[in-house]
Amino acid sequence: MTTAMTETRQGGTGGHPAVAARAREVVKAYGSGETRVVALDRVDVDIHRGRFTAIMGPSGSGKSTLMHCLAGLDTVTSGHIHLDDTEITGLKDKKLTQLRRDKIGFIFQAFNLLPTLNALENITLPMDIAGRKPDAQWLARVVETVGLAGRLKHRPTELSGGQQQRVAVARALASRPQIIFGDEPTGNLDSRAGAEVLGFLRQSVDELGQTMVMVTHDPVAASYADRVIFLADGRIVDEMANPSADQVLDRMKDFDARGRTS
Ligand SMILES: Nc1ncnc2c1ncn2[C@@H]1O[C@H](COP(=O)(O)OP(=O)(O)OP(=O)(O)O)[C@@H](O)[C@H]1O
Repeated sequence: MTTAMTETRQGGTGGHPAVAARAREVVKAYGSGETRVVALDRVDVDIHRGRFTAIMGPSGSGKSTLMHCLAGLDTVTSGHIHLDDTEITGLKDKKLTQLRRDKIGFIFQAFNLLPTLNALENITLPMDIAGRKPDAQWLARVVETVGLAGRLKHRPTELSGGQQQRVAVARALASRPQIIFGDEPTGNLDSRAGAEVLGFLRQSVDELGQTMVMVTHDPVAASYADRVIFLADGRIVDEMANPSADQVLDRMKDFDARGRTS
């Protein structure tokens, strides 16, 4: 069994550990027989509420699979995933879709903005679809935090890549989801724009109390996180608190030098 369950902070009420998402004994296998690939091999992990967690590891180690399983975008072969108090493994499609819509935010490498809508319309689109009214005060704060106040009327083509990703970050934050998952959210950006977006993700954790989980290949991106979880061959093999980019880089070089053992 591989484990990344460190001491969690206690929540404000009832002494519950501040865990936003929890995986227990999660196995994800693709295919069968000789072509069977075990992408996740009995993974246990607690994602801490109000913290920024990065998931790293060599290519093919299971990072995206773990994120997709935690976010209910993919089913598990066995094991259990809880988001907050809700076990999502075994939920019917409709319930799962509803839960994803109401409780989870996503930021992908491709910004996925609609070209015909302006920045503000893109930000509020998921809530419009869900028939929910945005909280005006919160929305103003989010827009302010990601530095888009002067750009709300612009369409995506009138924005830089960094600004487009800031719109995607604001869109994920706007509905105050319990947790936001990012899959290489700065993968398409140059280092300056990437640093800006990572700064906003960091700020949204520090100032808005957001819970953030990010898959990344980039040690500099991981250094913005409070904690890095390292995967190798579908197992959690290490973790690091308050990492520096150099520490993460050294750990990644270790994978290359010593093979994929902890
Ligand atoms: N749909 C699928 N069908 C079969 N095998 C899959 C599928 N998705 C992922 N895999 C396999 O599962 C393993 C983990 O894949 P995953 O994409 O989670 O890795 P990763 O760490 O995110 O990789 P990368 O850094 O290259 O994106 C790999 O061996 C991959 O080939």
